[in-house]
Amino acid sequence: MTDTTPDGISEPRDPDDLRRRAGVRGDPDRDQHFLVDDRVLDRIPTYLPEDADATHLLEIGGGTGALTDRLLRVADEVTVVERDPPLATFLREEFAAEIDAGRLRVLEGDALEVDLPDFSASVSNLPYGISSEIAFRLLPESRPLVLMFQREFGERMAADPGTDAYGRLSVTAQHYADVEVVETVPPTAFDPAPAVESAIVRLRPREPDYTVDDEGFFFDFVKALFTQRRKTIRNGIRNTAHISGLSDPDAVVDAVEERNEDLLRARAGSLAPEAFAELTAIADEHGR
Ligand SMILES: C[S@@+](CC[C@H](N)C(=O)[O-])C[C@H]1O[C@@H](n2cnc3c(N)ncnc32)[C@H](O)[C@@H]1O
Repeated sequence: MTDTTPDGISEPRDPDDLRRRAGVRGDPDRDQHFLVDDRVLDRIPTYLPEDADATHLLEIGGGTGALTDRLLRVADEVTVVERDPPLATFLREEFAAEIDAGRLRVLEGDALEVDLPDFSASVSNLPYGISSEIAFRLLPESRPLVLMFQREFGERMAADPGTDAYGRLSVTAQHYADVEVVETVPPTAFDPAPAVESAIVRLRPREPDYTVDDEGFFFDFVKALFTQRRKTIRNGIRNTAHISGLSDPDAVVDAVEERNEDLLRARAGSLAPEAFAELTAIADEHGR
């Protein structure tokens, strides 16, 4: 099924040929936007960090296998998850040789529910309907990730404090990893074309440079404070106890006032993640 150059190196499978052989058009209602731009497909695996372990790559949403083919060229082993039964069947047929060689496994099912293998990194053009859930399923695994998202979502993940895009998503994603948008991709790179631009995002796992004792509370508190992003932290703490779960928000305000009064005058949109961690520690001690 692959073309071979004169020096014997096989060319990557052509995305249009793959779609023709699969006999599918792509259904946007099922999050099916296939990448058809060879240059983008060729670049995606190169965004893995140089020191990334590519022995076992995980791909979420295999589609007709255009990216799967590229991943097999850089990995020892690939596991691809695909929910659509006809597409999973096509992948098994198209890549029968790679499956027989033990280099590819096709997991048919919902990526939010299947048991994921112990992967060394993930490279995926994600189904946008599950971007957030799948990102936060993968991030705690502490593996390098190269993921295609809707552009706005990717930019929010990577945003710095003080910018319009900075919010709860930035703080929670950057809790796990350094996040950067490495390429924006126009709708024309896909067929069918999505309504919006896309972005390829690289996430390098690392420990945060602060500690939180209770991650669940940290995330709830950050979520609560960003519902009032234009209010001062003083008002944010007081107004959002129903979201953060604080039983005594006034005691938290008093304790923050004693330790670091500037924090009370700040607004959520300008606070760095470590400032949220400091607030969380005080809230944990005085207001729960
Ligand atoms: C944006 S397409 C990408 C396809 C292919 N990797 C490419 O780049 O052309 C996303 C793929 O994810 C599949 N998909 C949608 N929801 C899914 C889910 N919950 N779990 C696993 N796969 C899913 C779709 O059927 C589709 O093939």
